[in-house]
Amino acid sequence: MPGNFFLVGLMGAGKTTVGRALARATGKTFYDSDHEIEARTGVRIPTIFEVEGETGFRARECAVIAELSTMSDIVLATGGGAVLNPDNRAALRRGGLVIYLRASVDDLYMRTAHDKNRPLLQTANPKQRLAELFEVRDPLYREVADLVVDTSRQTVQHLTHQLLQQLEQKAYAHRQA
Ligand SMILES: Nc1ncnc2c1ncn2[C@@H]1O[C@H](COP(=O)(O)OP(=O)(O)OP(=O)(O)O)[C@@H](O)[C@H]1O
Ligand SMILES: O=C(O)C1=C[C@@H](O)[C@@H](O)[C@H](O)C1
Ligand SMILES: [Mg+2]
Repeated sequence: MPGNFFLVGLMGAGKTTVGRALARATGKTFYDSDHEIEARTGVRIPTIFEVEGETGFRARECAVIAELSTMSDIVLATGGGAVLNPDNRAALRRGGLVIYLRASVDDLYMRTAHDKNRPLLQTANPKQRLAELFEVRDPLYREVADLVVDTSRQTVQHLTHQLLQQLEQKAYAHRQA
């Protein structure tokens, strides 16, 4: 299958995990905008938030997405907040097929509860925060997505298999059109 696949969704949706598996299965190169920012700055994301604030992090994220979205034959796991910026949404829509990995707030909470590397969830009530983020962002993920995949109660292996089938169907329909 030619082209780029861009994964969007909230923290814990599985963008990094499923993205890696999808890249392996399709032979595409895997990128993760969060990892790219960490590699370029040499520090972890919480440190960027501490030193430059969320605004500084978002500027770095925008630059990385502008660059990666013009590459060829990649799978890109985007940061959970990338869709907040209209320039990022336009770049993703322009550069490839966008897949929204959707999960319930309960599942997102379970998958992120053990991890201290997400500054926006370092609050007294991270589940409430996830619910608020879901409210604001779900419409944006839907706006930008070509494909919406429900990840609740599904293994990474099953999700990858299902995604591959749907992507092949889409590619086939496109060839027939
Ligand atoms: N479908 C799934 N079922 C169960 N656990 C999952 C599933 N998808 C991901 N996970 C687990 O949830 C955790 C978070 O996944 P991952 O880091 O891939 O999310 P993410 O969408 O990249 O989040 P972020 O936006 O914060 O980078 C990981 O421990 C991963 O193994
Ligand atoms: O949802 C968000 O806004 C974020 C998600 C992570 O992927 C990181 O990009 C960062 O922690 C911010
Ligand atoms: Mg990730």
